[in-house]
Amino acid sequence: LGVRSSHNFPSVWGQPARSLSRGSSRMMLSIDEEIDFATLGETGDTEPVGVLLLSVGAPETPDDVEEYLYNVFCDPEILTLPPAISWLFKRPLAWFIAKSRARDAKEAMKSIGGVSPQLQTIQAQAEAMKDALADRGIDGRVYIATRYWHPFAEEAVKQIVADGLNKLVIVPLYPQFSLSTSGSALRVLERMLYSEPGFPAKSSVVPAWYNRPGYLSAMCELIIQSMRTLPEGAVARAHILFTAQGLPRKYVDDLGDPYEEQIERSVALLHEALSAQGFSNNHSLAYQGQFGPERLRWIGPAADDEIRRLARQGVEEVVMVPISYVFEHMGTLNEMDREFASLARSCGITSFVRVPTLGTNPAFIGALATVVAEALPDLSRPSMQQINAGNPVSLNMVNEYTRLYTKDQLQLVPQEQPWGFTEQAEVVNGRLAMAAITVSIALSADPTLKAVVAMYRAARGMDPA
Ligand SMILES: C=CC1=C(C)c2cc3[nH]c(cc4nc(cc5[nH]c(cc1n2)c(C)c5CCC(=O)O)C(CCC(=O)O)=C4C)c(C)c3C=C
Ligand SMILES: [Fe+2]
Repeated sequence: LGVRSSHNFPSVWGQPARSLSRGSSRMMLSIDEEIDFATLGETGDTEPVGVLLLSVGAPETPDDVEEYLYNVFCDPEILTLPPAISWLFKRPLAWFIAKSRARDAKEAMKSIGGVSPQLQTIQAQAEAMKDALADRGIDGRVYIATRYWHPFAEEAVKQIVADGLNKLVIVPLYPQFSLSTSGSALRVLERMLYSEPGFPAKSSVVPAWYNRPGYLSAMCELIIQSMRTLPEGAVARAHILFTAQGLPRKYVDDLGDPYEEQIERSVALLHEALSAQGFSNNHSLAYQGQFGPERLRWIGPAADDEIRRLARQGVEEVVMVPISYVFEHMGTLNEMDREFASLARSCGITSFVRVPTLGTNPAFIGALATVVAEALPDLSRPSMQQINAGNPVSLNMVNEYTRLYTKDQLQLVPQEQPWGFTEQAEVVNGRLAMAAITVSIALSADPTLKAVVAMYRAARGMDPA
């Protein structure tokens, strides 16, 4: 990279961010620390670097909703069935849930104007990232992959391979890691690492970046801007309600998903940063987006319950801060701006302000570009492909790889085929249904067939009935 650049983060803390962390702080940087980009990459290396931004994606129009939801519920990270029945029931069940949820989701989408802004924002973020990387002396080629809609990972990786890139940094667009979002998308990419010839030989992932100074200071700036829209006397009284996407508790309890802990750390870091700026308001954390009959078995409290609780306590001004999203989508535009805003009004909360998501905020995009720059030294580690090619590695590396790449994870899972939505799939499903009906009618009516079945069953020692 060979470029020396000092990046000045706006100082929102009087102390290094490191001391704000509750647990391991290996990833944290002091806000006052000067980043020396020359030591981050390989000096003199002008090779282009691929940057792959990951997100779950969104249906673009209401017509896409059913197929999108089908893709969501086909994801084993979202809907997990016992392996013995999964192969038979997974797709019909995903299809059934998608069908039954589609009406509400379509309505929600229509209520925000019939289009999701998500992909457009991510495209703008990718463009801005390219420039921010260039500012850091990195020739970055930025790609987008979304888990449940176009562009799928397969499309992005095909393009990366076609562009002949040798280096790739993967950055999920979720500040906090969850198995259900970043984890699911990374699993798909991991399979492609082994199955896709030409997958960049050197790749690295930044699973979470909620604690990066640039991200935190950009969030602080947005929160403070929103607070200042309140009537002057109300600013100090306002309650800051941090909200994050909800998660069924079993992810945390049974699978060790670090999401809840990272969300709590994010809130602690943001509160510290805001306090350092003179905004030490009362605050709390709640989760949104729960659905299904098991609402109580999600991490909590639920945002709507929290709004009611605040109102009962006499809180009149609420500033709601979405901390798990960096782009507007249905959860912000519909659930927060419509449902929560109207609930707050009906409970007697007089001022309800929702902080916008970061989008292409320059400080935030700069922070993401720094995340990429910091990942570059990791790219010099040997990849699995190099190990497979017989190159020597350190013992430490062996331990790491054997821990991360178990036999189970190497299993290749074919891409889901649509079930029940495309024209072709409808034809296949229709034919299968017709065949099933024909066979059952034939079996109950045709004496020849009945005799054949009886003979077959007798030959196999089965009950002739
Ligand atoms: C059990 C199901 C789900 C879990 C767990 C989950 C976690 C999770 N999701 C996001 C962010 C987004 N999810 C989005 C859509 C979406 N997610 C689920 C289910 C789970 N998500 C469904 C069924 C859907 C479809 C839409 C809906 O019915 O709500 C989206 C896109 C929304 C849009 O723009 O339209 C985002 C973004 C996070 C961060 C997360 C982690 C805990
Ligand atoms: Fe989701």
